[in-house]
Amino acid sequence: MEALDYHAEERRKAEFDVEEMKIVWAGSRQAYEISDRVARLVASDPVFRKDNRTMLSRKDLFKDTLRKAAHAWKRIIELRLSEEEASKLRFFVDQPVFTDLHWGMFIPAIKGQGNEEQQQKWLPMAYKMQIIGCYAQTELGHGSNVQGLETTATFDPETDEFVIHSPTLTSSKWWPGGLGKVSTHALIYARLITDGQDHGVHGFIVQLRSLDDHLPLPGITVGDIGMKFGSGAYNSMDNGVLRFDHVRILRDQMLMGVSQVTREGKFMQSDVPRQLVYGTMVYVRQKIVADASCALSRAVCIATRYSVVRRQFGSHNGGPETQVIDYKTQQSRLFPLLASAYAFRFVGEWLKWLYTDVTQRLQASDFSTLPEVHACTAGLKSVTTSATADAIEECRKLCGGHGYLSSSGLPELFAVYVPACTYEGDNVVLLLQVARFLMKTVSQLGSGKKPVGTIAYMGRSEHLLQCRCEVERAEDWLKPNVILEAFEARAARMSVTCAKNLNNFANQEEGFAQLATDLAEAAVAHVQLIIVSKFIEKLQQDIPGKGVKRQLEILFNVYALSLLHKHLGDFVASGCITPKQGALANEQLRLLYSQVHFDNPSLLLYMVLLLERLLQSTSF
Ligand SMILES: CCCCCCCCCC/C=C\C/C=C/C(=O)SCCNC(=O)CCNC(=O)[C@H](O)C(C)(C)COP(=O)(O)OP(=O)(O)OC[C@H]1O[C@@H](n2cnc3c(N)ncnc32)[C@H](O)[C@@H]1OP(=O)(O)O
Ligand SMILES: Cc1cc2nc3c(=O)[nH]c(=O)nc-3n(C[C@H](O)[C@H](O)[C@H](O)COP(=O)(O)OP(=O)(O)OC[C@H]3O[C@@H](n4cnc5c(N)ncnc54)[C@H](O)[C@@H]3O)c2cc1C
Repeated sequence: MEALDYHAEERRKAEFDVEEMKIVWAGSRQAYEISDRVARLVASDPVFRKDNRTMLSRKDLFKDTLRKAAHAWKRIIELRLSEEEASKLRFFVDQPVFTDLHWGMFIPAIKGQGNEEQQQKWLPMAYKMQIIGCYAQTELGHGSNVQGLETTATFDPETDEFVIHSPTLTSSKWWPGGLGKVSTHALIYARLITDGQDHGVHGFIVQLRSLDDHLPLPGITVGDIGMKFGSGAYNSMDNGVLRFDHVRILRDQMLMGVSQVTREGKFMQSDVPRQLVYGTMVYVRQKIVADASCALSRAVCIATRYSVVRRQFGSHNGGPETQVIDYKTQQSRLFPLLASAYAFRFVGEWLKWLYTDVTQRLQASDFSTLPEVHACTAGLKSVTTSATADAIEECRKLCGGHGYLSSSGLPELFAVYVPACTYEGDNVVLLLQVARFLMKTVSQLGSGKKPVGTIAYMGRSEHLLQCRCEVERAEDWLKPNVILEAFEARAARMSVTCAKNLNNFANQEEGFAQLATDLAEAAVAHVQLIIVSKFIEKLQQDIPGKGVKRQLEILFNVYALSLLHKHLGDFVASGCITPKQGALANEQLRLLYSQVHFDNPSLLLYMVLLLERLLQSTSF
């Protein structure tokens, strides 16, 4: 059979309305149409070609990136693209670039932490890209420990200026994207010192390079930190190093939305939580969660198409060999990843809503949901990026030897994606933040304070700590309320056990250090519960299209039961389910795999592209 026939055969098996499924994936018909239109725009424009980038030298790759960034900007202006369209353009151009940091961190930081006057002064220039900014927080010595940053911003009352200085080698800013070559300005994080007193880390806008000749300004040492993991990949970004030698900036270049320094040098803390200084990270973590499903879906799409076309073993009487997609082992490795892509998509949509909600609350001086939003963004960023990075590597293996070729797209996807486990907060460090939030919640359970939102289930902990799962047959595992209760019981029990064990230590900090692994696992259980519960909420919505809801229900069950299988130790050890019930879940999972269908509209096109890319990549 030809590739085209396999294609037709698999399409025939798709028992759902593919067009409607695309709309569910995009979030709305309008979002789907925008995505489709922008995808075509990018695919038909030769400037945006990306088939050669793993073969370019770093210098040529960087030039190519600048060309694409300039061209993208030109198209955004010419076509008057909306913010949503421009963001889709970035997604389809698919090459890390300094503008990600300019639009994604520099501007949001000024919006979130600058006062009205500062926003009026800086944002118009930034929107027109008359200045280009980066987000310079991390230093050579400290990334995770933000309170440990060493760069100083000392107020000089005589001149009404701050003196920005890098006192040690380890205080050198290290990593900021866009800093190495492009940025004219940086949002730097430094210790604020007034009258000899240290007020902790705050944000300051500093000009780095001349707007006339782009040379570094006096007192500034700046450069690129060098090649990173993989060919092509993240090397399109100019991650940089930056040192200050007593650089003077005006007092109003300290972002004054959270705290202020007066003309007299008096430090004043507004009545907003100081954690708002970390607000840009919360914003970007939420974006990263939304992006995880995109990266994952790309990998899963490649591996699925390959698995349909690839045949290996099992030929009888000269007939065709078995499609590798039909092997149960291939299905048990691939389908949970497909299901995860949908799960991350839906939780990403919800997180976007949560972020919008907290932004509105903050504007009305309601800070009550901030700790929960921090825990959700940190936890979901950690769990979705770790799972996605692992999944891309699994997809590479699912494609056998071909997955290792650059032309499969998977090596570069992995190399570009994997730092997401580190940037915007190391994933383990972020899980420990979630654990702190959970321990605080458990400690307040008897206080009369009712847990709400994603921790509402803790309010039912009396029931969840002793409930018994009622599954007797494999099909009982198809009931969403049975799955939900098992995940709630596991999360509640793991948190409560950690909280009890913390009491065995002389002080909380020592307990946290010793129990960090258990705490991180409890955090994962809590975050997986959030993802499962948001998938269930999605399924409770009206979902049109023949067979679409049914297919999503199957994917939900695959997602939840494959997690249950993977973490069976947690579920059984905490007494939420019996080993027998665990075995029944696995039996149900096996049955579900044969119900997963997929559409494969451009399989032939894919094969042709693969061949073209193979020819190019071998012409060195
Ligand atoms: C065209 C548009 C494009 C858009 C694209 C966007 C995508 C762009 C992607 C670009 C790719 C890469 C860019 C990468 C950028 C970076 O990496 S920037 C640097 C990121 N760095 C980090 O994430 C550092 C991680 N560390 C931290 O966040 C904190 O230091 C840490 C949370 C670990 C702090 O720990 P502590 O020292 O214990 O905390 P402390 O500072 O004392 O705070 C205590 C208190 O505050 C709570 N807290 C902490 N963080 C937050 C927060 N963000 N929001 C709210 N509350 C927070 C914490 O839980 C404590 O609470 P408690 O109640 O007192 O326990
Ligand atoms: C591609 C890329 C782009 C980046 N872009 C930017 C940018 O634009 N701007 C910017 O400011 N920064 C940027 N960064 C820096 C990034 O934010 C930091 O690297 C990240 O926050 C991790 O900090 P670290 O490097 O200090 O890791 P470390 O904290 O040194 O981590 C090393 C190890 O220690 C562990 N660890 C650390 N603390 C603890 C703890 N308390 N408990 C248990 N384990 C712990 C970690 O889990 C990890 O395994 C970027 C980084 C990368 C890789």
